[in-house]
Amino acid sequence: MTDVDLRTSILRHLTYSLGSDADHATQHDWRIALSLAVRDRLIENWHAASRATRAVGAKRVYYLSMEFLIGRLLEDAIVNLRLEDEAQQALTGLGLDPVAVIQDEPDAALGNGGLGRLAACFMESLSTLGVPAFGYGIRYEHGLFRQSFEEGRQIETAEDWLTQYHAWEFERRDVRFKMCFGGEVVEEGGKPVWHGQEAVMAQAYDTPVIGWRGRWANTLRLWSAQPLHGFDLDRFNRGEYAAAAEPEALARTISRVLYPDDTTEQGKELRLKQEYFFTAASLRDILRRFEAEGGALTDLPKRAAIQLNDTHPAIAGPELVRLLHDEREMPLDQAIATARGCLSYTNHTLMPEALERWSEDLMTSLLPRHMQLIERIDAAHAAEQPSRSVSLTGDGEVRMGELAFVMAHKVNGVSALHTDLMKKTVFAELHRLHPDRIVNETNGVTPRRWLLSANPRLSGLITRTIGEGWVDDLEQLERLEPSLTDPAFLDAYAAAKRANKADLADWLAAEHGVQVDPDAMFDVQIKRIHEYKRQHLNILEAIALWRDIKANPQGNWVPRVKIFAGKAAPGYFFAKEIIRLINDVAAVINSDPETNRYLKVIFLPNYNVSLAERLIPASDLSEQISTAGKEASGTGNMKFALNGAPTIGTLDGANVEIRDRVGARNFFLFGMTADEVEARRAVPEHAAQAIAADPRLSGALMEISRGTFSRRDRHRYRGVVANLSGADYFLVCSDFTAYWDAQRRADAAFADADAWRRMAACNTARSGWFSSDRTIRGYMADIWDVVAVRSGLDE
Ligand SMILES: CCc1ccc([C@H](C)CC(=O)N[C@@H]2O[C@H](CO)[C@@H](O)[C@H](O)[C@H]2O)cc1
Repeated sequence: MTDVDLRTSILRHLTYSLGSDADHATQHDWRIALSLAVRDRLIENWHAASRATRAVGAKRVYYLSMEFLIGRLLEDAIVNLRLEDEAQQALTGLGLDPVAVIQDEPDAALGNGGLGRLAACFMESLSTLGVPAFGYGIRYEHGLFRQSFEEGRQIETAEDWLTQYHAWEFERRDVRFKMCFGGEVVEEGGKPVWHGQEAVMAQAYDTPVIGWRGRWANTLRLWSAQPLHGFDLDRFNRGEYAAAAEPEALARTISRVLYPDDTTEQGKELRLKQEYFFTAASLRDILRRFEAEGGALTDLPKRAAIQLNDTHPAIAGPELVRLLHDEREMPLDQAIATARGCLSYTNHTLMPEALERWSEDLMTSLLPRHMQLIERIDAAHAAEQPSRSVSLTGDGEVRMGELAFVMAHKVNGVSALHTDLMKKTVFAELHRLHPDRIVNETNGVTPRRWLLSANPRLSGLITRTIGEGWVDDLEQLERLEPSLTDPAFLDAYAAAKRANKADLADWLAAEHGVQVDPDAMFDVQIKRIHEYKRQHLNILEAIALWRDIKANPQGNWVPRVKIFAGKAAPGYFFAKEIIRLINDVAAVINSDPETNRYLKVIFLPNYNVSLAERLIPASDLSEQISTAGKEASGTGNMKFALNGAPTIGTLDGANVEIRDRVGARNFFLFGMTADEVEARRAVPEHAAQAIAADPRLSGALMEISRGTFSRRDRHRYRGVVANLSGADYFLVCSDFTAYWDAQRRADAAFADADAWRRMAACNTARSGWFSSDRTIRGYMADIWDVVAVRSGLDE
């Protein structure tokens, strides 16, 4: 550890690292100086961790993911290094506003949603548990687009986090690999040899991932695409300025931007190039490290557990076989077995349109040797399974889910229901052939970021009540159980929530000019916009509630603020219509003097990790209302429960396990189960039937149709209304009445402050199992067969 106090360290970096002086320093300068000062305090443990790993020859986890939705890093490091008080004093002592300094940092938005954020939570838990691990991904120049609204419509603009100095990464000039694409495979000396036609350099950038108490730190290694050859001076001198810069521009395209789709694969060549680029560079790096540390190649599975975060890195199967068989002469069947011994695959969605299928033509033109190896792997699998009816290819496509499954020794789902559905649907045949391969690892979230850091008021109360052990042993929260009948504790619990809500109300007024009553129920739905997540069911209920309040303004209505946030994939037209509808409804309802003291609707722009950290601690009701069978797990649902926001939700994904643990009385359940959904979908006119049976639903739809929210433009939402009253694939109408009734139950519960605070506190006390530490311990035991290592610096 450095020997000077944080204040001195900050001033030193301001002067000597930034060349700035205290009198003229900008907030940005101070934030960077603080970041460097904090960074100094984790480097040694970072190095000690990799030294300790090498010393004991420990098996490492390699987490391959196209996305890491990290958010901000400075506050996470300060909290994990327990420097909050020292940082607070240093900054206030220097006349700075600590909150403003922290918020100066842009989010690292290198992900779309659940999958990317899970990867970030997992990396933090791996470090907290002291498990040697590398995260591998892409250093996108532009993360997930910035969202703004124009007349209620989503507008996307490029995100540019790297236009400013990034204090948390180190360029590793010595870690670069040449990656090839295209070309052909020729027989040389009786062996197939791939000659790539196009090549780029993969350059590594390392970010330390610190764990709780700073005892251990792992590495997130992100690859940046760079040209093989630098600037073309000859061309420049010939005045061909653009052409001179072209090779660089072309190479950098591969790591230029994150694809903003989170459920529909676009089949774009550049996307496959991105997937191969980072996967192949990561496998080269893994083999380089293994061979540097020595050992027989067939022992690689004893030293490397390679996790594929969905099918996006599934090309790892054929690529590892190529590296072992083509480049290291391992017999093909042995290479396949050795690769399978290392690889395991997590499935995060059952949505057919999200399951990647690359055209064989594209695969053959971009990765000709891999297409050959995929056929060899398919043939080898066929040989093992005479009765099989599964093929890795078909209709001219390569099925990446099947490829990942066949090349993995373990495959997991992300909630009990999802894993069960995987066995019954998308992987039914493969499950029959390999009955022990699928396991469940229900998702989790890191309590450091999502409770300790995001909700200091509640964390302080918990620590004062049961001590601090909960931070890295979250199931200790159940020790709060006795306090659930202690009025003093419940008062303090409710006071913490009320203060968080007051802060949010102030921020909403200051940043968005919206006035809300902090005593109203804050009813929050924040996640990507998608039909299966049913944000349109939520806004339909809001319209019906508004109509009821207008019909009976003297009724004893429970004041409610409905808060929405979330991005739609730019090409997802229907999702964008939902966003526009919610904004249009908000405009009318919020300016309605008869009702706006009882109901407000707010759609906050540019949802990201930092906004989630601001909203979740100030939420009362957690909206988890997806069509049952569609949400693989959800992780926001866990964050809300931990922060004392009971769930209104369906029996979908991890909602099922949340309800089991917090108790049915502390969960507002509604709607069809996954089986009932299948049955209902088969009923002709199921939507029309539901509409006819519920006047509130038909009334709400009629309100939209007659243009109430679109300045009398009756056509604006004709598509939305037609879909809902027609196909309604996600059964919004059929679940509406049950949803309405559940919302009224929530109103009744919220009106009874004592009952509500006990329900909220129950959710916190009984959600400890949803820590990503518990999830990682599951992967360690069921899939990776790895153990934690002590760095010796952590005593
Ligand atoms: C090819 C385009 C694409 C990109 C991302 C994805 C992800 C798998 C979508 C995703 O984020 N899935 C979410 O993963 C979370 C973590 O396991 C789950 O909690 C969510 O239920 C699931 O929707 C699918 C398709």
